[in-house]
Formats: sequence, structure tokens, C-alpha cells
Amino acid sequence: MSSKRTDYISWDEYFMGVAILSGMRSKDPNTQVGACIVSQDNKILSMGYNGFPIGCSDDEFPWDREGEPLDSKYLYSTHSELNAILNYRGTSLEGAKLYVSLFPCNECAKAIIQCGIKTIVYDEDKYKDTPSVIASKKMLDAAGVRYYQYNRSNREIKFKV
Ligand SMILES: Nc1nc(=O)n([C@H]2C[C@H](O)[C@@H](COP(=O)(O)O)O2)cc1CO
Ligand SMILES: [Zn+2]
Repeated sequence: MSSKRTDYISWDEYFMGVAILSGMRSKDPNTQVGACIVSQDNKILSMGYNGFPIGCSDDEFPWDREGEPLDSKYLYSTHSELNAILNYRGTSLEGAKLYVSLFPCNECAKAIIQCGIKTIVYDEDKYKDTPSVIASKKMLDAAGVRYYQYNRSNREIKFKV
């Protein structure tokens, strides 16, 4: 009798993998972020990545990080977390978990709190010293949203498409 495979990926590897794969759709030349929202019983509810809103051409709007505000990306790009929330087609995200490849900013934290997401699993936290992320953590703490860093397994996940 054969026994079950033991080297299958964990839930966290699965959902962070989906988040990272989603981020690979981003056209941002500097930072690609992906997000995956999951129900309490581990069903994928939504996904998103950072990019410009529908109708705002990736080829016409600017991807620059510096320069005049109107000529750089920050006023236009929608963060992966917000896109994942907005892409959701169901009725409620109450109690859901968010997997995201970069810690959410203060603006996304507001949306995360307000839509009822209760847990965040993040990978990188490269902007942790910025006011945006400090404010984000302040609000998440006050609202009782739990967050923890993804424990990288160092497993190499390869697949052909
Ligand atoms: N949590 C986040 N989710 C995101 O989707 N983003 C997006 C916005 C920009 O498109 C890009 C950050 O660009 P840069 O400042 O690293 O060149 O990542 C940024 C953050 C950071 O808070
Ligand atoms: Zn954000």
C-alpha cells in the first residue's frame, strides 16, 4: 500500500506562492507586489498586484519613482492589497486572511481594517522605517488585526507553463 506524499507545500507556502505569482503580473519596474486573500477555511477569495487602474495605460502613465508628482507613479498606482480587496466579487471579507509579498502601507491598512480582514501574512518589510508603515502598524494594532512574517521555507518551487 502506498502512503501519502510528505513533501507537499504548506498552506502558507501555497498562498504566499500565489501572492508572489500574482505580483509577477506587475509592470512596475522597481517593486512588484502580489496579494492573495483567503477565507478562514483556506479557500482563495481574491488576488491582486500593483498597477494602474483599468483604462490608465501601462504605456502612457509614468513608472518613474522621482520627479514631478504628476510625472511619477505614486499618484496613480493601486497597491496589490487594495486591488485584491477591490477584485473580490463576493459579499464579505469578514475574518479573511491576506497574504502579501510586502507589508501593507497606511492607506491599504485602512481598507484592510474596514473590510474585516483579520490576519496578514507578509513576506518583505523593506519600508518598515517609513511613516507609512509605522502608521499602518499603529492602526492594525489598534484594530486588532494580527500580522506575522512569512516563514520562508527556502523550498524552490519550479514549474513549467
Ligand atoms: N504594500 C505595498 N503594496 C504595493 O502594491 N506597493 C506598490 C506601489 C508601487 O507600485 C510599488 C512601490 O514602488 P517603489 O517605491 O518600491 O519603487 O509597490 C507598495 C507597497 C508598500 O507599502
Ligand atoms: Zn498600500
